[in-house]
Amino acid sequence: MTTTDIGTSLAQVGLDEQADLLRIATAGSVDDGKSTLIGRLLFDSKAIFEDQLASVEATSEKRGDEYTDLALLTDGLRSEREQGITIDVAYRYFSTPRRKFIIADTPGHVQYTRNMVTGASTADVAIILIDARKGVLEQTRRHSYLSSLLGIPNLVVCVNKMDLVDYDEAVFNSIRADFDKFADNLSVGQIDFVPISALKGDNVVTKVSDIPGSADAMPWYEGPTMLDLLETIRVAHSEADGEFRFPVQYVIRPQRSDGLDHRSFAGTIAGGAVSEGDEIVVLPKGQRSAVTKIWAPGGREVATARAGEAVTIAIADEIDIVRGEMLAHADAQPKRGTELSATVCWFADDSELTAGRNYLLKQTTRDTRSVVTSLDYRLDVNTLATDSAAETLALNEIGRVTLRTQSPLMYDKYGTNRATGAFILVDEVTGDTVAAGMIEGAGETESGVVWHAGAVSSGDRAALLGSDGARRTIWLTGLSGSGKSSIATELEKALLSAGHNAYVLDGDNLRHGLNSDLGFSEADRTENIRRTAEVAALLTDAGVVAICALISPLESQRELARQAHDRLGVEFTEVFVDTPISECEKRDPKGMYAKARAGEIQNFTGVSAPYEAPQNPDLHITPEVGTAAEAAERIIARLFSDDTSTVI
Ligand SMILES: Nc1ncnc2c1ncn2[C@@H]1O[C@H](COP(=O)(O)OS(=O)(=O)O)[C@@H](OP(=O)(O)O)[C@H]1O
Ligand SMILES: Nc1ncnc2c1ncn2[C@@H]1O[C@H](COP(=O)(O)OP(=O)(O)O)[C@@H](O)[C@H]1O
Repeated sequence: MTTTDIGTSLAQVGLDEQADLLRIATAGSVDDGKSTLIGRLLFDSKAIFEDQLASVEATSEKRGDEYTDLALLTDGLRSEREQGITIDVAYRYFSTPRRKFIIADTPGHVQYTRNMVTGASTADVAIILIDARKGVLEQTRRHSYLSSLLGIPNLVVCVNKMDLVDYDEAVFNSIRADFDKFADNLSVGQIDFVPISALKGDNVVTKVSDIPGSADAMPWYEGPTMLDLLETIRVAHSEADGEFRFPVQYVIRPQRSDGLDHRSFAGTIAGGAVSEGDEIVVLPKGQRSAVTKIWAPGGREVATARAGEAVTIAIADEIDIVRGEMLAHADAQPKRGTELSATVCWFADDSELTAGRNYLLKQTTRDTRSVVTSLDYRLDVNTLATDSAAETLALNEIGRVTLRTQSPLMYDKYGTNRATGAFILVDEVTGDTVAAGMIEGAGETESGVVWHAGAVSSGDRAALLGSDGARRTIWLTGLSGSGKSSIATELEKALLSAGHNAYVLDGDNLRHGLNSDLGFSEADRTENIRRTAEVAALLTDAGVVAICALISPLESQRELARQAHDRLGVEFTEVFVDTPISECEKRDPKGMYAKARAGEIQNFTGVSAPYEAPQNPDLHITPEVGTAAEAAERIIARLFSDDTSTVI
């Protein structure tokens, strides 16, 4: 069942999804009485529908049970009854006058860890169930570790079946002490303990002192019932309290009477809040604007909207924004990058995670190709021990990996924001979801792959080779036919004549070798640009002026190229060859525009694929510049002078 389904179901039972809603994950083994506990919660809080109760009571009478077997209310899946285990994630929702609840009844068995990761990943509270006769088991630790790993802020530890240990306070205290021993490794906000009997209802909804037959059973416990706790727990929604994050789900382009399309952007706020007038930044482009309008579902205009709300946002400037991009407050942006360190749980039962494999990565509304560059360790969720020798992750196993993505992600650490800090990996061939991941941070600093400084530092090399402004990459971007290659050639000639070692990296040429495996999809172009930028940065660091001539159509791709240079501490000069498409089509030396117009070439930049003109290039070559040689001459003159103007 998806979140949307839950939302629909809530509406069916008159629950407003956005009201004070507490998401609960129940984890515990089949025998701990989990299903009975949920049945008791639903039954005692009067959330059971009459028809369901009648059939359950009839079944219990038929079996001669002393108490109605409330587990039957929640073991809805036939196979649960047959196997006596919870196989999938069953969602139950109920409300009391004080709060609304969704319970994700997640599996207890280790072979269904992936279901727990799925069902519990948005929970506010995890109910950890312990059979008073058995005490803390390995699965108790596993459920608690997983709840902590999933960032669930609150744990309610229910010591169940107290009636079977004569409500012995010493048993309860011993179990609590055992739990506290390993709880130090948990990163949860609050842990509460409640002694209960789900079968008899003691302390679930009704205080044990108010239950006939148990009234004086636990005089030593004066704490709240489980329901009291669930109704009053203050959930630290890190997302709601965090920074504004708005992954764009889709772009709305209503035609106005003036024929202009004033776009607005729809999605669900993944963090923080946004108000009309807020200054925002469009990521990863980096362009800024301001929020002009916010509409709630149904078209109601609102001044402010918060995490979890589905809204449509309009901004002041006409910026080309597409699905998968993100709006954030300009002064509180998410991290951006292509190297991630993440904890993943492997879901596939017919394959294993191995380093070097490519996967489609889906994070918020963004999809990008990715590769697992290393499996850093496998985690034992029963003990939290790590195995750094592990080379694979099999079904339900959890480990720490380093990933590289083709397009930059805008993310937060999972512990900061479970929406922007989470992703799934999808098999590119089958389309199956093979893993769920939680971002821990930027990869290069945590993946164990460290940069080995050479014998000569970059600065020393500059001194040795002389760095009179030439040690930089000159990155020429522009439409096909704009003149990039011609200018690059002239630049190389002029720099070499002036005694500077220079080398052209031309997109066309590199596609015959280094990038021969790449096409012209956005992901492939991003990879093309990433690889070329990494090579250019190394060349420049070695003292060669790298002159790159690639269309590099998107701001985010050019940002990726700049980041590769920033990381090495070498100069990156973005030169926008601003030749209008009309002129490029007139030139059309390879006849590609004509073919693109005729539909013989797909995804052709400027015709059937976007080109985002640089907003703030370091140098802007206008059409008036004249020949390629003149352009090259002016670029060099500008780079070797103190003149900081950008237009040439
Ligand atoms: N679909 C499509 N779109 C754009 N260009 C195409 C395409 N198919 C082939 N070509 C030829 O490939 C050259 C662009 O390669 P680049 O590596 O510079 O492009 S990119 O930076 O990866 O977008 C470009 O060469 P230049 O004209 O020198 O720019 C094109 O002639
Ligand atoms: N400044 C210019 N004025 C007129 N034509 C030019 C100029 N620069 C390049 N050209 C011509 O335009 C065509 C495309 O140039 P090229 O450098 O290959 O562009 P790109 O590398 O951007 O595709 C070539 O035929 C080239 O001779």
